Amino acid sequence: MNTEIFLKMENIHKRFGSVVASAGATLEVAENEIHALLGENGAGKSVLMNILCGVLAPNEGSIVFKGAPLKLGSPREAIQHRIGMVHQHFMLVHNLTVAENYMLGQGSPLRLIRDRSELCDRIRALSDRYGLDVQPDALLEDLSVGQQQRVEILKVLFQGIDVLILDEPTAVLTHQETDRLLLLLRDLVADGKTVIFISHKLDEVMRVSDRVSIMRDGRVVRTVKTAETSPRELARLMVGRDVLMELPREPVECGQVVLSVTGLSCNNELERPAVRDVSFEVRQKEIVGIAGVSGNGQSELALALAGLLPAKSGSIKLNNKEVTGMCSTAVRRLPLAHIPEDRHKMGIVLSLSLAENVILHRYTDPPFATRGLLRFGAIAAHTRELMRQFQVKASHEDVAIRNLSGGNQQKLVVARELARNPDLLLINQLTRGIDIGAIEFVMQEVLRQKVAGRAILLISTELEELLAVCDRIFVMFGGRLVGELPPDRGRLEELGLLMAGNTAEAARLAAATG
Ligand SMILES: Nc1ncnc2c1ncn2[C@@H]1O[C@H](COP(=O)(O)OP(=O)(O)OP(=O)(O)O)[C@@H](O)[C@H]1O
Repeated sequence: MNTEIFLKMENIHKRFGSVVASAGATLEVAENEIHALLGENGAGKSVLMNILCGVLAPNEGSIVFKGAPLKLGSPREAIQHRIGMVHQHFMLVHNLTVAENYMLGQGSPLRLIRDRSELCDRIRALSDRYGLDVQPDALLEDLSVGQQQRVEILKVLFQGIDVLILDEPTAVLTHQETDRLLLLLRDLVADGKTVIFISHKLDEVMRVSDRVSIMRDGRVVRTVKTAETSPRELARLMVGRDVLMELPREPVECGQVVLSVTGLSCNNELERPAVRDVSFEVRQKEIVGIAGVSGNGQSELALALAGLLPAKSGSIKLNNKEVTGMCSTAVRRLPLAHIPEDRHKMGIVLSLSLAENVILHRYTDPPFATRGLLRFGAIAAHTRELMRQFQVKASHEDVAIRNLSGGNQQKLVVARELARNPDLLLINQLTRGIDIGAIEFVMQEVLRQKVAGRAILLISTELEELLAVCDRIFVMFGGRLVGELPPDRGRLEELGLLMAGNTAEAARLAAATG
């Protein structure tokens, strides 16, 4: 019997100043398995994996790989040992082609790969082997997020790895792209590779992994076989209590119209039509959802409503007042809060502290400023209160927000925007990157905001999120609103057909089921 340890990280400690990210984590991964890593935001998953791929050096602890001690000084050394990682934020250069990206960091590309066409042939061959559909001459900036991810995965495979680590790979993928990725992970394992992936999505973990390790407070607290566990047990192991999968909702009477959108059309950044003749209303005490596969105009709709993308035609009214054409600074003064889809591009400034990010749009408002002077005490107290309520894990309100885990950054953005007490809450992807316990809390908060009288527009690619809180759900396809449904699980099939643009079949199904 071969008793050689394949991969073991033992008693790993990692500190950043006073912050303990790894507190003696021990993780054992078997050869040729898909091993999922779960845990609350800030539990230390990314840090542990960054140690395994040579990005971070541990303060203490050891790694054994294929029976021998492994000491890594850089990601390049990890690749030499056949361990590679695909990070949450891709490390690709957008204005280069796929092949050019693959040449980067390979030393002298001309010497390594003398013939460019040979490189392209090798990329094509590997892409065909795994059905990845990666074209070596494609420009990165022309590719969808899902395609870019396949380029990134292929790049790591191209370097000849045995262990592939993925950090929340499905967070930004459509459902179809997710299905495709999960199949790919299985193919890789069939081909002799070992996969470790970080996820917050329990259904995916249950579908694809062989074993699951759960991290809490910088340690691995349990490793279980997927076939012997359940989503409920995993949630409990992660959060330390039962998580409500269904939220209690009381019926509430809607009030006046807060947001009224009529015949709105706008182009995307490339000046192509993205939102086409969209009309809808959102009332006080109402949560209206917009479902759809990403890339169907939802992002542009959110940007137009936030004053960040000009309308080509149509009108947007807030509290019966025309706001179409207002600049983003003027829109920001309106009673409107915005949780953007991409927190790094729009929600936060990574180099600023938590406190500075909290007052980003309000630094001239009382109580944060009086007579042009910032009131640091009031700012710090407000930030600490938000951190307490939303359990944002950070050592201090003065640390740069870039040092927070992804989920904790998102929680701070959600906390900041909800605290503005707006008339309209515009949310695009509420729960992206946050753990299941925090999702429950954030969704309950949104429901509380509704009962308190807010009008809420919730754009999401997560149907479960929409079904849990919305009063009505519109489906967006090809820039248009193609249907409106109640949040009824019995009509999931119809919802799916509309999301795929199959309106005729959806209408037939609706008629057949009465
Ligand atoms: N460069 C850094 N400087 C200071 N603290 C850091 C740094 N990187 C990570 N941390 C801290 O280490 C802890 C663990 O972070 P990590 O990113 O591993 O969490 P995670 O489990 O991946 O969370 P999430 O699910 O939110 O992505 C967090 O408290 C985070 O703030």
